[in-house]
Amino acid sequence: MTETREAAPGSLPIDLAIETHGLVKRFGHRSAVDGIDLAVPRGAVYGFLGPNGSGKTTTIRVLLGLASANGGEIRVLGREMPQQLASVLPEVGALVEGPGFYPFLSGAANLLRLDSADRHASSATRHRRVNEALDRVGLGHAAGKKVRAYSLGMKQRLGLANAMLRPRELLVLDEPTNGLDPQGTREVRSLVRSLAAGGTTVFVSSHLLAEVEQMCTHVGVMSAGRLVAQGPLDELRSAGQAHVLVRTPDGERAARVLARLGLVPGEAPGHGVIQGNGLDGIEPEEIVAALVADGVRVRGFSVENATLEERFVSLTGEGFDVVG
Ligand SMILES: Nc1ncnc2c1ncn2[C@@H]1O[C@H](COP(=O)(O)OP(=O)(O)OP(=O)(O)O)[C@@H](O)[C@H]1O
Repeated sequence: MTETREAAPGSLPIDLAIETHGLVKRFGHRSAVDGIDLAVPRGAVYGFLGPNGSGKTTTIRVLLGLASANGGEIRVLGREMPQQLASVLPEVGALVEGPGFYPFLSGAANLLRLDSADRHASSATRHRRVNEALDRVGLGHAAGKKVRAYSLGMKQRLGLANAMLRPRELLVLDEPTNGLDPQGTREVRSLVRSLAAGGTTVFVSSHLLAEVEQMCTHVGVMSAGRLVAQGPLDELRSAGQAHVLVRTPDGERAARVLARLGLVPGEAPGHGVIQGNGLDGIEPEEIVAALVADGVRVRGFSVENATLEERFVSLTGEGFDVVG
């Protein structure tokens, strides 16, 4: 399942906040990003999911103009990148590798400095916006504390607050929950959801499947520099191949019937249970009828959908960290 700019006939084209075609980034002879076509609809919370080293950070750096691409096209908020970088960046808030904070200044003083370096930011509202951003990320109590006394999680939140100093069309967050404790992680997730509810498109990378499931509407799955799946999370969930489980004392005979119907034997999940994968186009009742017709004593029969995790493992050939 992939999503392209072409919508169904008769419907409007999908309005994309980020769009790439054949994006390539090489380091030496190695492609860290190998020809990816991203399509991030406006208003989505798009989870950019992939194991460590799959190319997420490199893609984000190229999208934001922090590194140059070796090939392909990029449009951010409808404008060509990097040509339109100067007009696009003021509308994009980013958290990538944490901005360089001054350790001997307080969190609030750091944000005031960064905001005053932004020529699009209003100085009249600066103090109010800094305080609001600190409150939103749960750092209001530590606003006056020096950053050198901040924990890693607090620095991460300060980076988020910096990305949110002004209303943005698009937020790009690279692993925003890295270094946060479970409470901080929950807060960031709910913050992302509330930003999206306010109309901001959020592009957020993660190596945690559960995290993406909890906060995202869309997902793109990276594996070794390639985008192996992309689209609404619900579609990806339902695209997993279903399998059947047959509980029977006549295992060999049941396996023969399933094979005859074109199902592929799976690893038996328990004694007396036969698994058949690849249910495409075969109705469950046909399978039961065929089993019974061949004299298989069917004591239990069920159709199981692949979990999202199984789907990802089959797409990437790798396991994912399931919980954060
Ligand atoms: N500056 C660089 N020079 C050489 N190789 C690099 C550079 N930056 C990244 N790479 C390589 O590119 C590949 C993709 O790295 P990248 O950091 O984009 O992955 P990632 O999915 O963001 O993983 P992580 O979550 O660990 O950062 C890796 O093999 C990495 O070693």
